[in-house]
Amino acid sequence: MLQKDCCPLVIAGPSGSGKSTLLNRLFEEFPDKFGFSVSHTTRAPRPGEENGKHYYFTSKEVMQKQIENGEFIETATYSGNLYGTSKLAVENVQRTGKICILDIEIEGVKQIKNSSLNARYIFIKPPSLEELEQRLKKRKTETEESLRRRLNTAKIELEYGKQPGNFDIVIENDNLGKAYEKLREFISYKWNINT
Ligand SMILES: Nc1ncnc2c1ncn2[C@@H]1O[C@H](COP(=O)(O)OP(=O)(O)OP(=O)(O)O)[C@@H](O)[C@H]1O
Repeated sequence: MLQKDCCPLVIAGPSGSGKSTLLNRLFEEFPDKFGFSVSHTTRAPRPGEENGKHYYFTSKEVMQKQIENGEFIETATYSGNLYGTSKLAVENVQRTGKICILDIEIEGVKQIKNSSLNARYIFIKPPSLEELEQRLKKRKTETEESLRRRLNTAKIELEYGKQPGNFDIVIENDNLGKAYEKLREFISYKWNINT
C-alpha cells in the first residue's frame, strides 16, 4: 500500500481534453480523499472561477519575483501566460492528509519529474483534434486566436503523451462516463482506495 502523502497525482492533457470535468467528478465522489493543488496563473479568470479555489490569479511581475525566490515547484508559459505550482499549494493539501492532485501543463510535468515529488502521472487524451476543437468552441472560453494556440500546443502535447514511459496511464476521453470509470479504477488501485 502506498503512503497517502507520498504520491501526488499529476493529471495532464491538452486544453479541452476534459481534465477539469473528470476531476470535478472525482472531488464530488470523494470529497474527503483528494485535495486540489491550486495553481497560480497570470491569465484572466473565466466566468465562475474563484481566486484561491480554481487558481490564484496573479500578475506577471509578482509571480516572476516569487519564482526567483524559489517558491515554485514548477512553472510553465502557456498561451502567453505564466502558470505554476507553489510549494505551499502542495503542502497545504498534504497537511490535510488528502491525496494531492495537480492539473498541470506538459512543461510542468517534466519539471515535476525532476523534483522530489514522487508522483503518479495520468494523461487525458481527446478522441481526435477535431473533437477537441469542437469541445473548446462549445465551452465558449476561447477567442479565435487562443483556440488556434491551444490546438497547436495540443499537437505537441499529444506527441509527448504517447511516448512510452511518460505517463502511468493514458485515458481517452471519448465517452465521459467510461473515461471517468478508468480514472477511478486506476486511482483506487494505485492508492488502495475502496470504491
Ligand atoms: N467526454 C466528453 N464528451 C463531450 N464533451 C466533453 C467530454 N469531456 C469534457 N467535455 C467538455 O469539453 C470541454 C472541455 O473540458 P474541460 O474544461 O474539462 O477541459 P480541460 O482539459 O480541463 O481544459 P483546460 O486545460 O483548458 O482547463 C468542457 O466544455 C466539457 O464539458
